[in-house]
Amino acid sequence: MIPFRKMHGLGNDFVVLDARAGALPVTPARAAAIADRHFGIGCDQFIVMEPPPAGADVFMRIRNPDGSEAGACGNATRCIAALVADERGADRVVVRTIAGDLPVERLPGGLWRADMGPARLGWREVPLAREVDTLHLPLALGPVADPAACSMGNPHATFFVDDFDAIPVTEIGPRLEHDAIFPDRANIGFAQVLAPDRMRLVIWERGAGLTLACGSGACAAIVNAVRRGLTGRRATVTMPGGDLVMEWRESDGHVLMTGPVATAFTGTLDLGAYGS
Ligand SMILES: N[C@@H](CCC[C@H](N)C(=O)O)C(=O)O
Repeated sequence: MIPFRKMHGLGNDFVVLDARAGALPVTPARAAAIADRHFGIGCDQFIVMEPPPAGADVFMRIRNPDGSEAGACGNATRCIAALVADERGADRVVVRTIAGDLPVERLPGGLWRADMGPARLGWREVPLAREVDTLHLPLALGPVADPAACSMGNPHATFFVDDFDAIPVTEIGPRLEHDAIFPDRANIGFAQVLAPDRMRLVIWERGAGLTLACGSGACAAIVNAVRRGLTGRRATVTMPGGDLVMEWRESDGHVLMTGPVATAFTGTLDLGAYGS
């Protein structure tokens, strides 16, 4: 039996395994089976903590419920950073993912601020299937059109809409995620700007579907909103699970994300019960 921890950031929930002391036989199929909400524990992402490479405090591997691996997960970054920082009595740790190093610091009030790194704006970086302006993708479906795209270590497209509540997210989200313009698929955000420092956002996540919050999606939304001249560089992003305070820093183009972390419960699981 292997101990696990169920954590979440604004309801974006994770099963977390600790493989720092020794490798665990976690296959994409097992991760998917454990993430299943009916036949497994259930989660939006399956996270494995691996031994810290030089220059970082932990390596975080991220899998979606469909078994695919992701380069970024903003909400899990805060959760894993908080776990490691609490273990060490530290206020600042560096989380490494396959996409890079993410420094995270403890703030008062149970909040954590993650430096999610630079937004990548080139069409090859997103990636897109062909050379197009990432600020205006030639993509439309139903009531939405003309998204902006960027990468936060994972691919995002943000549609800006006037009537947030009229968007049939679960109907158009999967079709947009799989559009041919996204060779690696994409996380699809629908944002309504309410003020220069405030927006609502809902995300259809690649490999996971509709989630209550998506940290990297909030990063992409502020970046794309600023590029479109819709908000200032600091804004509160309200998602169904709650708020993240976002900043796209002018000095270096890094995106800073501030929000809470939570542990829902801990338990043990039998990996062998979830296939091979
Ligand atoms: N929930 C995450 C993003 C998780 C990965 C995403 N579904 C992908 O495949 O890129 C977040 O908080 O950023």
